[in-house]
Order: sequence, then structure tokens, then C-alpha cells
Amino acid sequence: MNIDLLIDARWIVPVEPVGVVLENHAVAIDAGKIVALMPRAAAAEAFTPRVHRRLDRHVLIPGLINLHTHAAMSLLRGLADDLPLREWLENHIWPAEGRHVSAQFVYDGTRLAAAEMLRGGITCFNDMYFYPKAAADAAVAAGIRAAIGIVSFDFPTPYAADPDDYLLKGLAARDALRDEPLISFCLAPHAPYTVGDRNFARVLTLAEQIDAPIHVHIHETAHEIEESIKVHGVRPLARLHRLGLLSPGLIGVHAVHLTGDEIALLAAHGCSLAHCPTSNLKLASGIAPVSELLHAGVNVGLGTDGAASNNRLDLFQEMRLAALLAKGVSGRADVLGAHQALHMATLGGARALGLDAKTGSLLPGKAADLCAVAFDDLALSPCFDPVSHLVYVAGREHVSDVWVDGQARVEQRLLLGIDESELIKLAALWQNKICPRDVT
Ligand SMILES: CSC[C@H]1O[C@@H](n2cnc3c(O)ncnc32)[C@H](O)[C@@H]1O
Ligand SMILES: [Zn+2]
Repeated sequence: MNIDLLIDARWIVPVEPVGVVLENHAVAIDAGKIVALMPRAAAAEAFTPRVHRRLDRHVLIPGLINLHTHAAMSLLRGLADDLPLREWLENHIWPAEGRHVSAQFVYDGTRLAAAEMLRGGITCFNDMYFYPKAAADAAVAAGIRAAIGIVSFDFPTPYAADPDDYLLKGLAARDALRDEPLISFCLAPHAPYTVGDRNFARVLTLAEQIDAPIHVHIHETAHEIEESIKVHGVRPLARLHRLGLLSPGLIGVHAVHLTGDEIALLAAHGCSLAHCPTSNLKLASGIAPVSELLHAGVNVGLGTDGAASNNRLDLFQEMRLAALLAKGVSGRADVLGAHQALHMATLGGARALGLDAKTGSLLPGKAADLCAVAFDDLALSPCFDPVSHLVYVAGREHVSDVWVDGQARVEQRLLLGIDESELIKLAALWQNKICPRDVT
């Protein structure tokens, strides 16, 4: 059978079924989709590929899925460090966004972020930012899969005047991108402290009408919960429950501060969470109870959050940190092992986004969203267990090749179709515009 691409690899970790590691297998790809996974010799007999890649010292995994980011914020990376969330947002980030964020800012910032993510093995990101059409256009230009947020706040910004304006602009972006196979949309109300009940009700109605997930920051800080009790009489999660938002379509971001009852509530409603361990630590928000959430059956994916609070868009870092923190806080070395961390960074994210029929694991019929990690490094030698090394040793610098929808986007560590030096110059131009006025 003639096919587009055959990739031989020393190891393939399909993620589904859980725990499987295939040695000396090949993945056959045609028209952007995975056709088969089989032993190399059998694949060589069965297929005549147009392109045959031999990755003899590599592990091939599904492309990583960044379940929560604000991609364009890469242009604000390092602008305000070492601050807690409220001070960071109110005194630094929101003023800077008010002065600088435009469609061009979002297009340039998202291209910068997409390039960093692709080079680090990320093939899909879930975005929450202003000017979603510009973010989607940048994702398409970079060739990365993206779930784009139809954002909403109660207050006006240079992007939109009122809650209806936010939703109408988001819907217009969705309409403009409806034929783009790499782009899907989520409703993205910012947080319970910036979105009122009426606005949440509109978001829910719209999410049901267009069958899209709802992606919202929730229970990020202790202060958020105290304020909600003062203003609404209940904790934020109880408020979202009261408004009917808890469902398998809900992606809660952060969820650092949860009671046992709230964990059970999230599990009972089939909600997903985006765990962002680095951002939660850097903003001193706390540590999410991930082992308890997983134990209760909550679907958990991994997010970087924006580069202004992380300050990297690096899911290898998030996998390792998620695993280490879960062990450290539980006092149990056996919680959140390497396979579970990889599952969170791939299929967990795909399930949350409702994209698991398309991506997140290497099953025949799914899109060929793939990441090859080169184990040709003394730090990765010897290798008794490639999944252990992926999580506990490897870094994004070991990513050698990336495909999205069967298209090569990174080859032998080089981005294809993206001019890195142009992006670096563009970032410097934005830095000149933003500084020194915004540095306080
Ligand atoms: C509606 S656009 C997104 C909005 O969210 C802000 N933001 C970035 N990181 C966080 C975070 O960790 N918690 C809350 N809000 C965050 C971003 O600056 C945009 O204004
Ligand atoms: Zn965020």
C-alpha cells in the first residue's frame, strides 16, 4: 500500500492502551492520519512510503497538549516577576495589556509562542486571550493545532466593550475560521471574580448551542475563595455549580484550593482540570491536590499558563514538576508515576478539549500529531525505561522531530516554515515598545 510517511522508532509509546511501550515498531501515516502501528519489518513489507524516517535512537510519543495558556503573553515574558497573582495582574499585567494589546500584538505573540511550543514537542494548545481571530490566524500560520478561547470579562477592555461584545467578537472569529482543520473553539470566561452570574449564564447557553467546552480559571488563590464567600455567599465552585456550569464540558484551570467535597463534586460531574504547577508555584498560589483528583477519577491535563507567569512554555518541565510535587506533598513516592504524567500531558488534555477522537494518543484513525525525542545523549544513557526517562530526565531540548496532522513542523531540531530570527527581531521590537514605561 502506498502511504505518505513511515516512521521507524526504537520505542513508540502510544499512551493508549495505558502503559504500553512498543520496541522497534513503525507508525504508518497517510493523508495526515495514523494508518497502523506494527513491527518495523512487517511495516516495511506492508507499506511503500513516499518518505521513510528512521529514528533509531528515539522514542516516539503523541504530540503534547498544552491545556491552558495565554499564548500572546510571550511578549510579556519576564515583565513582572516574583509577585503574587493579584498584585501581578492588577498592578502590572492588566495595565500593560491595556496599553499594548492589539490584534497585531496577539498575532506576533502567538506566533512566538507557537514556535516555542512546537520546538518543545507541543502540537496543540488551549488558548485564552483577547483577539481570538489573531491568535487563530497565528496558529494556522505556524501549523499548530489550537483550541481558541472565546473570552469574556464583565468589564471593558480595548478589545471589547461589554459581555455581549466579547461573545460576538469570539463568534465572529469562530465563523471566520470554520474551515480550518487545526482550529476549534472553547468558551473562555476569565474567572469567577471577573465574570458575573448573567455573563456566566450567557456563556453556558452559547457553549451548549455551539457544543464547545468552557475553559475558566477557578480556585487559583485563597483570596479568590474568601472574596466569593463575601460577595456571593458561596465558594466559586459552588457558584458555578449553582449556575449549571459543572459538566464534562468544563475545564477548570488551576484548582489549587479544593476541599474533599469539591473534588468529589468535580468527579461526579465529569469535569476536567488543567494543572499548571509552575505558574501556581511562581505566583505563590499553592499546589493543586492532583493525586487526590486523579484518585477520585477527575480527568487532569497539564498547562503552562502564559509565559508571563511561568516563564516557559515547556510541558517536559510541567510533567516532571507535576510528578515530583504530587509525591512530595503526599509523602508517597508511588503517586503520579511517569506513565500518568505523560497521560496528563497528552490524552488528558485531548479528553478535556473533546478532541480525543482526533489526537492525544497514537491509535489508528487519529491525526498524526507526533513528537520524537532523541535519546542520543549521555544524560539519557543507559535507558531501562523510556517513559521514565521522558518524564524524569529528558527536556524539550531533546525533541528532534514534530508532526502536526502528518505535516513535519520540526525536523532534526529545526522549525520548518518558521523563521526563528525574524521572531526574535519581532520580540525585540515589542520589547522596545513595552519598556521602559511598563517596568515599575
Ligand atoms: C481574558 S484574556 C486572559 C486574561 O487572563 C490573564 N491571566 C493570565 N494568567 C492568569 C492567571 O494565572 N490567573 C488569572 N488571570 C490570568 C491575562 O493577563 C488576561 O488578562
Ligand atoms: Zn491562565
